[in-house]
Amino acid sequence: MSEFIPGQRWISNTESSLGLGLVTSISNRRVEILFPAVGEERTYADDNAPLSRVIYPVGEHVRNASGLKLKITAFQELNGYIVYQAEDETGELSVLEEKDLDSSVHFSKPHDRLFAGQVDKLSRFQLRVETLKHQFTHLQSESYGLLGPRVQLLPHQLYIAHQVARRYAPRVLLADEVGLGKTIEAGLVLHQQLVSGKVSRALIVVPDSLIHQWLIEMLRRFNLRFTILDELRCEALELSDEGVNPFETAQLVLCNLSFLKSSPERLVQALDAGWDMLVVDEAHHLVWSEEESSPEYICIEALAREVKGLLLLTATPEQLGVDSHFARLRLLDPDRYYSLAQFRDEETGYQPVSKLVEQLLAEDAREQLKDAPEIFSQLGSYLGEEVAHELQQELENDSLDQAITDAVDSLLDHHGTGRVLFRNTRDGMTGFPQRVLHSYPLPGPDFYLESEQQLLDQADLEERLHPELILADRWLEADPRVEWLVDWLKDNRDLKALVICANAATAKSLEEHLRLYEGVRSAVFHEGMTLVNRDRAAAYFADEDESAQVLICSEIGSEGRNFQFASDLVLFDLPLNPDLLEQRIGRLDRIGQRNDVQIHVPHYEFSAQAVLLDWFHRGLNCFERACPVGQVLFDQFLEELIPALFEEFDEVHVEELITATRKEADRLLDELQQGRDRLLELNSCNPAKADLIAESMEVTGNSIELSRYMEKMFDQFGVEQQVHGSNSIILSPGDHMHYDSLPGLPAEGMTATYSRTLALGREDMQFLTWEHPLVMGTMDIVTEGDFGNTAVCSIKLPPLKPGTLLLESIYTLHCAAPKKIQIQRYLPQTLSRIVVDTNGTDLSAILTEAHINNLAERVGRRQSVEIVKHTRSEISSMVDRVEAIAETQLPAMLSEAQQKVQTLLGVEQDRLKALAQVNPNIRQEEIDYLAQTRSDLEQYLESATMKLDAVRVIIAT
Ligand SMILES: Nc1ncnc2c1ncn2[C@@H]1O[C@H](COP(=O)(O)OP(=O)(O)OP(=O)(O)O)[C@@H](O)[C@H]1O
Repeated sequence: MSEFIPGQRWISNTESSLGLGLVTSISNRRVEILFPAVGEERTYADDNAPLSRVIYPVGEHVRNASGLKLKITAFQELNGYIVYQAEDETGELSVLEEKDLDSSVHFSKPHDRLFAGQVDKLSRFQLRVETLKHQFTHLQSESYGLLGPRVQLLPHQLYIAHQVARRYAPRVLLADEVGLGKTIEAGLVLHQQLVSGKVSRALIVVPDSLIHQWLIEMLRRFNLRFTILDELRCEALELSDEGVNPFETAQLVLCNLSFLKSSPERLVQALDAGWDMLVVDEAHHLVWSEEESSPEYICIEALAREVKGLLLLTATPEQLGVDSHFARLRLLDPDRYYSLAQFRDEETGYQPVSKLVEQLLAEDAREQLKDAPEIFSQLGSYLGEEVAHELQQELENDSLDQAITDAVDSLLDHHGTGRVLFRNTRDGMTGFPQRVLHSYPLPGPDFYLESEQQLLDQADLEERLHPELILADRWLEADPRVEWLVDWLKDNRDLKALVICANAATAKSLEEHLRLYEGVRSAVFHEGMTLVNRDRAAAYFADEDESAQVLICSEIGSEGRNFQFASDLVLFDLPLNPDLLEQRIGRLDRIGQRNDVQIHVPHYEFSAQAVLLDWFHRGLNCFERACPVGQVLFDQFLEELIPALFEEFDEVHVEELITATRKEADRLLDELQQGRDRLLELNSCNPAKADLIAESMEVTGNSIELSRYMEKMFDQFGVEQQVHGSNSIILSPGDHMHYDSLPGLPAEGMTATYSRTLALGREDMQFLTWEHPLVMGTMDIVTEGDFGNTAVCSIKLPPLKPGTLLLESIYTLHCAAPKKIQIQRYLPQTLSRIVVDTNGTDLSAILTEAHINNLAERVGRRQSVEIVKHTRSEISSMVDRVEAIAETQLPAMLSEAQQKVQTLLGVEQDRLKALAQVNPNIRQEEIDYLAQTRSDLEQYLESATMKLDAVRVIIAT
């Protein structure tokens, strides 16, 4: 290393962003360097400072401290200090001392860095190239944006996420049956849209009781950190920053619907905050009729008009009738769903399409098609004569199966409802546990039946279904369900039970009784409690060690919450509405439930509860299976059901009602299966495609490849890595970290795993995937900065004479475009590698990357700098040569990119246009967006250039 002299200019090898350093003092074997461009100072030991001397050669263009552009014409060294002679643009000569050079230079081009003596380690160069390749593969993969979440790869969810996430500003209703993972589906879509830059601001609106569950689910599973806004938090924000719109203080906001609904000013602020995506959970609360909209509906309708992307979640889309179902679809696309009457008509029109699809999917489709040629004419009426004719041509060919699959896809596309509505049911899936009903008829309290008979006679429906209301203060002693529950809990101490009853007061006093008088470990969960206390109760119930045996919930606990770690559900009373019953059962019958769900219903014999239980069980069969037509049957039979709940137990009447209900249920289920629901089911998950997506995720998500790669990255970045368990590691910032902090790596370190299986069970561990912030962040540091973009190595390769100089260059197709347009998806191959010798001969094909990597030997830093210094002019001409070669590659690469745009977008655009003619679910906005994106992409591509990303000087020995 040269000696330091005050005034000399040096550059840091590890922190080149500091710009040009100026030696300010040397004392006690230490050198002080000021970096004027950033106003920072560094002190180094003078014998091993990570610095390179900067001396500009004649001909170089520089700037002086006042920014004047000058060209070096000569220089002189005075005791180690350089004085340049320079010429300005008018040709006037002046003296430029090196201390007066512009300090804000940044040697961004790899060869500039190389000439400034900044030679990186060989391993860094290799890692840079590897990183570019990984980034490229990941960006182009089908599963981009879906890999990172800590979720099981469940085909029905992946399919929906894949279908929806690729769209521009998706607006859909996610209506899977209770507990099949709508939250997860919404999270997957959101995560994909955020990662790809299509969305940067999102608002989630949920019922009060689900705020924390969403907060935690988004953080633990998706690494998405939401900010909860409520009145208190908004006021605090406004206090600290007057005039601020609290909704603009965070990118990801979670709030509850009642908060927005009850405050017009807050709603206005939310409307003004410019969201890209709105997610509304439990959307069946948004009640609407042609005559009147509920305040909740009005609130979400206003937001839905403002925000481009909209995900509505409900397990029971038709709980409040067809009108309300229509109302939610109307939120998604008001132009499409403008007439309720027309919507009703459409609903009946799905049957013939569904029948046709069924025939095509039948195992003996070939025979059916041969025997019933009218199928072709039907197909022709839906998809056009040409398609029908083509299928007919295939009848004798092996390719018939594929042609049928294509025809079914087109039918679903053209005439299904799937673009806006997704619904998966348990019936369409395997592996779900059974639900088993245990009914406990109990003799009613004596005075309830006899001495105070008039109490019962006067009781309204509410009281009949919740007899504790009739018993009033005496209920805990008198109600046989209480005694039954106490006994059951005592007999089954090793079981956890979730008890649901309708009223908060009942839940409260029942829990108090169990805890204080019966010594049962219990917790309560009702709407009168604060959110924190509700979460605390749920956590006490969930705890593996010191936990409550029983959690008593009012109806509020029956929505959205996850209690699948328990398998016993006690329905202390029954809700009148079968969809509410399904919500209750869905707390346990959810993904993740490992055992059969045991549903216990204690009730008074010969009472309204007994009749309702019987009607639900034998009429609707909705305890042991989810009943998709429950709501319709409820509407249809309500008028007969209510008197049956009032009359003295009239067995004949009840039996008739149950028989009629059963008959109608069978008919409706059959109809649904042949009509819209069958189409919906097919639309909501195409198992073959879903499996392909899952497979692609297995391949791109390869954890062995990632862990090997990250091991090298951690090494280079100075992150310490210790083995923790067989599949987990502890990562912590090391003493020699090259950056003060790395994204996604907390100062105190973290435990992490690459294994999805382990990550699912151990939420305390970070799940490292190609989409984890630490992985993506460090990759960005590498590719966006100059990490490893220069190297010098030697190789021994007999045909090459010792001393032969080669230059290996890495080019990327560079195209500046906004992230959301995802231009990388269309670029053909982002890496081009060109190797030349000093004669300019292109040796890229002979000296492959693997070849050089195998033979490459490290050259020490000092020697590397010397080599570069002495061969600067040869390297310069080789750089000119590779630039010229790269230039010739540009047109072919561009045309490949343009072709890809045409294939991916052009085809999709044509498809949507054709679809829009027959399927009104296609929004014009989507077609316009595709056209706009396509023309934007073509325009950006025109300005694409080949960018020299890294160079490696190779010297033969
Ligand atoms: N892919 C998955 N991997 C791991 N856990 C999952 C997955 N999908 C769903 N779960 C778990 O299953 C449970 C049900 O999922 P979720 O809450 O998303 O269902 P839902 O359809 O929204 O239910 P509800 O209708 O009750 O609102 C949750 O505990 C969730 O964490």
